[in-house]
Amino acid sequence: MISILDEDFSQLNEFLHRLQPTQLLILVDENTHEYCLPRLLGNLETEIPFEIIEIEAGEEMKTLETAAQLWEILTEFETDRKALMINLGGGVLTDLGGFIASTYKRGIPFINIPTTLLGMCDASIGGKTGIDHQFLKNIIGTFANPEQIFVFPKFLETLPFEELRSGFAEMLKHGLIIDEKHWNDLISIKNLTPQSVFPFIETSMKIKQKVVEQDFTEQNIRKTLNFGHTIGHALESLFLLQGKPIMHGEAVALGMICETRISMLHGLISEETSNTIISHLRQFFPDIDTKQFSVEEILSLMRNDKKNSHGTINFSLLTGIGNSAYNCSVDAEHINKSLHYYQNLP
Ligand SMILES: NC(=O)c1ccc[n+]([C@@H]2O[C@H](COP(=O)([O-])OP(=O)(O)OC[C@H]3O[C@@H](n4cnc5c(N)ncnc54)[C@H](O)[C@@H]3O)[C@@H](O)[C@H]2O)c1
Ligand SMILES: O=C(O)C(=O)C[C@@H](O)[C@H](O)[C@H](O)COP(=O)(O)O
Ligand SMILES: [Zn+2]
Repeated sequence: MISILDEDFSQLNEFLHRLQPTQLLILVDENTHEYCLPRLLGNLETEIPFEIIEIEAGEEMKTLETAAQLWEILTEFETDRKALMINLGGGVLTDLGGFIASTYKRGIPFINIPTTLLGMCDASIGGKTGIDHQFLKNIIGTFANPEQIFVFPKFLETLPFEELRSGFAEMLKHGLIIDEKHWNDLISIKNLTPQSVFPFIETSMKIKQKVVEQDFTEQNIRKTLNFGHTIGHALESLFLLQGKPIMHGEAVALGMICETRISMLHGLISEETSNTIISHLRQFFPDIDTKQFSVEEILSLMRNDKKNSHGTINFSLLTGIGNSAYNCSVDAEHINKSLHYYQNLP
């Protein structure tokens, strides 16, 4: 269940009162500790003992090393199965925290309180938890739903613009794959701010929730939520490997441009539609220099994409604005062409 709330923490307090966990484990990163935790603690009305666990911020923390440290901390706290983990942060935090909670003692309950736009519209919903390994994105993980998701859009007030834009990429993706009106609403935004995006958060959350309800373990339609991610994840991994991470949403925007072009190369959309989509995406997202990576390097990461089967690289592609298909096998030539196209955009 998802609740979108203003400054009203009563639903969260009532939830804690009902659940009566033995202990609260509040997972934060350095930024959500500073910007979000005071608001949460200032509004919590509970006698339940709590511990605050802080990690450094960033994708580099979504690793087995951090996971091992967190499992160790829980054993030091003698955390039992009736404790509740509260993930207060963006997608890195909720992916990692959900993974820890779903594996520690074979699973303890957790809730997500997303504090980034990306977290609110995407990462906190749908139960994909995980960590990166050998620079492969989310390669180890579980499907595990939080008990509840509490969304306080006011947390966006302290979010840097680039992070807001990163979350906006996933919202645009929701429009492109499923809902033309949502796409049109989003591209009409002239000045991206928490206020301008606020009216559209709920639609994005609902789109994601509806897809996930139909296909929790990603056997079919959920794959459409991965549009932009086959190429996006490969490049995100390569930048991470270089020690120069790019934001997930930036990588997805780049991936969506290439994969829109592939949709056209496959005859699924017209060149005109492809150009329209790409020019809107480029209006929001600056181009990223990918010339430093060889196609072979990119392809080798894509060969580990979770949507693949029987040795083929499977993409989710667009069949129109607001329509998509999954399990589209794409060969190296088309992937290469799309990357070349991106690298040579005027
Ligand atoms: N599980 C899923 O379904 C899913 C969906 C999309 C993305 N993801 C994952 O989510 C991650 C990206 O998430 P993200 O973009 O939220 O990154 P993030 O969690 O790293 O947050 C981005 C930055 O914003 C800071 N921050 C968070 N809230 C803040 C606030 N209110 N004010 C100021 N600073 C704040 C963080 O400390 C961090 O530095 C990636 O690892 C991606 O793979 C998962
Ligand atoms: O929830 C999903 O399903 C998605 O694909 C949403 C994506 O935005 C998200 O980045 C997800 O973590 C990607 O999953 P992965 O299975 O490709 O690692
Ligand atoms: Zn994503």
